[in-house]
Amino acid sequence: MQAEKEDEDEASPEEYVALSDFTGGGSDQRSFSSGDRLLVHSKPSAEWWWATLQGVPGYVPASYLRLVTAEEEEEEDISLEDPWQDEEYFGSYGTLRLHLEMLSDKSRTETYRQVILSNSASLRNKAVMDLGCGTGIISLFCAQLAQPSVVYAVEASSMADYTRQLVKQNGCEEVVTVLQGRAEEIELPEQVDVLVSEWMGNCLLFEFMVESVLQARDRCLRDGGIMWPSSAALTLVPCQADSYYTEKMAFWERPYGLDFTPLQPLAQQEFFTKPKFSHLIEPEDCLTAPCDVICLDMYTLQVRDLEEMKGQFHFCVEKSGVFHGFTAWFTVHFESLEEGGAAVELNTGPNSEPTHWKQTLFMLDRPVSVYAGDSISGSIVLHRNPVWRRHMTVTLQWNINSSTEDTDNCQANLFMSLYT
Ligand SMILES: NC(=[NH2+])NCCC[C@H]1O[C@@H](n2cnc3c(N)ncnc32)[C@H](O)[C@@H]1O
Repeated sequence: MQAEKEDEDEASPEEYVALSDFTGGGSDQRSFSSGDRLLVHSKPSAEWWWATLQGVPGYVPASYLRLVTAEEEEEEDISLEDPWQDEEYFGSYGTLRLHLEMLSDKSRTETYRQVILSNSASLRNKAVMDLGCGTGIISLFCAQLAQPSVVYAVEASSMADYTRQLVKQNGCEEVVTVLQGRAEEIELPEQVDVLVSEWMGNCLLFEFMVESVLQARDRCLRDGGIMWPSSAALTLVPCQADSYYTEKMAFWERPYGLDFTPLQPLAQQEFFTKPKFSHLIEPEDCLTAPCDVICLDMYTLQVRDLEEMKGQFHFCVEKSGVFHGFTAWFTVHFESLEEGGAAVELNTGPNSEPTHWKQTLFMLDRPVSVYAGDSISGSIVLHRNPVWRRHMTVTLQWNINSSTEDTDNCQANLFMSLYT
């Protein structure tokens, strides 16, 4: 949600340099080009700052900017850290915490097991690549439940050393070959028939591991080979989030009999200007039927498509309630290796078994009452961060067309731009 412009603070503005182009989405945003020098006057939120470029003011995304240090002033050389933050990223996967979380997610892990099991006959003598194998669980399922000719288990983090031990420990070293390295750089001895990976992040795309999968598809998958998942969809629904709203906003009304409401603008900034990951929405919180707003075909999707993905939506309010925000989740499908065979689905939405991804909640600045018969229509744009390549901005714009209000078209042109 756009941070409200605050009074210019007295401190003199700081000079920042733009690390990439930015095209403003809302009228109060300031576009700029890579290398531009901006003066930052205030920082109303961590994500959006108030700045001027050549004297023209507007909101700018903080993550696109870097403070100009005295040395850089001289060197005129703005060096970029690793835009993929790989050290931190693969470092986190070198420990057990995340692998334990993923392996403990029965819905996720059993789905991949089901995919292997239901395709075991067709996997006979096939070459498989398990991209980002982690502890190797999918590769071990392949070796245990089917008879592929080989499984190349590719893992960039230091976990690969342990994965080799697990493969040996479970008597699968004849079939499974663990290769440590980034999938984009690994040279496989042969093209594979099946590329399987568990690459999905929050809001489907966060981490952008999907880019690695697409590059591996183009380098390592033979023509006619199978992608697992074969397709993916991001789903959205307008929802109530009363307990979260109460916890973060209503709380300030009467804590211990005192009036703390002057803190509510701060609460809105701090809690409602970025998505809430690992939110668990109840089916009854949905105000309308959900809608798949972005659909990805893993055979045709191109890396360049990931820069900006757009979706439209039109929700019909089925029951009156309070519209606190939007909730997003994803579904992936695994097509059968057999002609006409049934696909396997992993749905991370509120009507399925909860997963470690749970759902993602985007809160409005302030809740809006909606009534049966109203409609909420608009668009969502996932804009990949041009600097930090594992991050994206989610921009939601919508109108509420109310059938009950006296004005036949109460517009609430709202704009929410949130960084994941
Ligand atoms: N579903 C997710 N969001 N993350 C779950 C899979 C992540 C696993 O893939 C590994 N991994 C991620 N990217 C790569 C890559 N390009 N090459 C090799 N391993 C990778 C990473 O080290 C971790 O073990």
